[in-house]
Amino acid sequence: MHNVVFVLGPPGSGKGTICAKIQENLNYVHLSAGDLLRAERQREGSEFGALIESHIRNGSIVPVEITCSLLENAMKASGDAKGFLVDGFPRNEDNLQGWNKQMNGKAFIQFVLFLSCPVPICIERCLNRGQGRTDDNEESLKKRVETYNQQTFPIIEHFKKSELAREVKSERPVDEVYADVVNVFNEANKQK
Ligand SMILES: Nc1ncnc2c1ncn2[C@@H]1O[C@H](COP(=O)(O)OP(=O)(O)OP(=O)(O)O)[C@@H](O)[C@H]1O
Ligand SMILES: Nc1ccn([C@H]2C[C@H](O)[C@@H](COP(=O)(O)O)O2)c(=O)n1
Ligand SMILES: [Mg+2]
Repeated sequence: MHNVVFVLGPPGSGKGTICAKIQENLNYVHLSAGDLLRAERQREGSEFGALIESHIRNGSIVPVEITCSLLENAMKASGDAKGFLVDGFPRNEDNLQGWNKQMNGKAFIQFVLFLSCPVPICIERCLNRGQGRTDDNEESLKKRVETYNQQTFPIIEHFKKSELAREVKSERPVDEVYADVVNVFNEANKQK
């Protein structure tokens, strides 16, 4: 059974940054759904490359069968770990239902880390990220934020209702955000 922490928040809220630090220090493996989709888009011979690129540019969500299989394969390929940080997933109802169907009995959701941050700050961060992402431009960001508000936030609300969500405000220096996130992980692992 895979131990999983979902990591959600608006684009640019710092999910990747915080997950990298958790992976380095707490023996969780970081799996970013966006990174896996970008790698699949680049993979020679992939039948999904064009479809993925179109969703990424439009800020819309790739069908779950593709994303969940990439996540499951990456989990299977990983060695021993305390758990997996599943970053940027589930992003909508289709993602959530597809995960429940495909991962039923194979994964345990430990909790959901919600990095909350005001959207204007998130947009500024993405525009200054400097990684050459095809979706870090004003037009794509507008759509990504719309998708976040309309489709992802309701999923976070769903996890809040089931008391799985742990919110950390990420409009602060990385070290402060990270210190609070570590406390969340320590609390969760104490209860196990
Ligand atoms: N707490 C912070 N304060 C200032 N800058 C930050 C903070 N956290 C992350 N950043 C910077 O903001 C940018 C976006 O961060 P990151 O890539 O971690 O966000 P993300 O949530 O993974 O975004 P996306 O959903 O678009 O993948 C990066 O340039 C990162 O260095
Ligand atoms: N569950 C997911 C995660 C990501 N995508 C696509 C659409 C996103 O805008 C893009 C980038 O994701 P990020 O790196 O910002 O987390 O990847 C998706 O369709 N489904
Ligand atoms: Mg990211």
